Amino acid sequence: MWRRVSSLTQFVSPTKSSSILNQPASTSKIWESFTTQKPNLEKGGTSFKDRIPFITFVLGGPGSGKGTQCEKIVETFGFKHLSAGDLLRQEIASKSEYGSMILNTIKDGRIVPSEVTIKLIQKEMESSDNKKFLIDGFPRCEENRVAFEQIIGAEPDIVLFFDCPVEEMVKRVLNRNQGRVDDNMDTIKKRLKVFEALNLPVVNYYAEKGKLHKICALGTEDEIFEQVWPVFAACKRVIQ
Ligand SMILES: Nc1ncnc2c1ncn2[C@@H]1O[C@H](COP(=O)(O)OP(=O)(O)O)[C@@H](O)[C@H]1O
Ligand SMILES: O=c1ccn([C@@H]2O[C@H](COP(=O)(O)OP(=O)(O)O)[C@@H](O)[C@H]2O)c(=O)[nH]1
Ligand SMILES: [Mg+2]
Repeated sequence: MWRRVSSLTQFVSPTKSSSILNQPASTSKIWESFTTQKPNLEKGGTSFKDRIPFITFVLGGPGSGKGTQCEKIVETFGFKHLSAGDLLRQEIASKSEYGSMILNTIKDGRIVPSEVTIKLIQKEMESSDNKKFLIDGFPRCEENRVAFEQIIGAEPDIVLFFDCPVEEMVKRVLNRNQGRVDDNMDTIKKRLKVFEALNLPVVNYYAEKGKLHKICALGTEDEIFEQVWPVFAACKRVIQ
């Protein structure tokens, strides 16, 4: 039986009052742009909701191997991979209205306001022909989770959690070599604090709902995928 995930090791000092854990309030401007564009879920016909999407949330700390395993899941089971972090980085690159806010938030290891991230995920879901989605790196906090349910009107069918020792996550992130603004020791420490304080409660929420599949994220990529494969192979809606 799944046990609750307790706190991380000594790597993360328990400074829960730290300002990085204070979530940015939704600015009225951002909120306005979302409330004027209501989700396209109630329309009849061929909206993605009519196609009953199969949603998997892929959770785990920074460097735990979420993106790497998502690639293998896509190859084997034909999912559409939506990395929340990649969608946010694309927003920065496209110099969109929220680009500089997103960049500063990522540099600081904090969480981008839910409505911004969910809008990007929603757009990808609605424009995809695929109905099987891997949502990688989201939700990162309870507020993200609740907002997704409210805006998208769906819950995940499966939640994968890549459980990785902190020392291994730090090593992998520092060696990732993708030129990311947040792959440095200072930001990693902040991200680990955010992961423990805000993301682990989401993991525990899904454990209690019986939706969580905990994967030991140590070992080779293939060894880890050996634990992932049976989770999807057992789902009729995935393999049909
Ligand atoms: N099982 C593994 N063993 C060693 N390194 C790995 C493993 N899986 C992924 N990596 C490497 O670790 C880094 C972080 O992996 P990534 O998939 O980007 O993690 P995440 O999306 O959880 O941050 C990448 O450089 C990746 O190549
Ligand atoms: O739903 C999300 C996903 C990502 N991020 C931000 O984007 C960064 C990088 O996320 P990503 O998932 O790419 O990092 P990974 O865990 O894969 O290293 C995070 O630290 C957050 O600052 C966010 O705010 N909301
Ligand atoms: Mg990733």
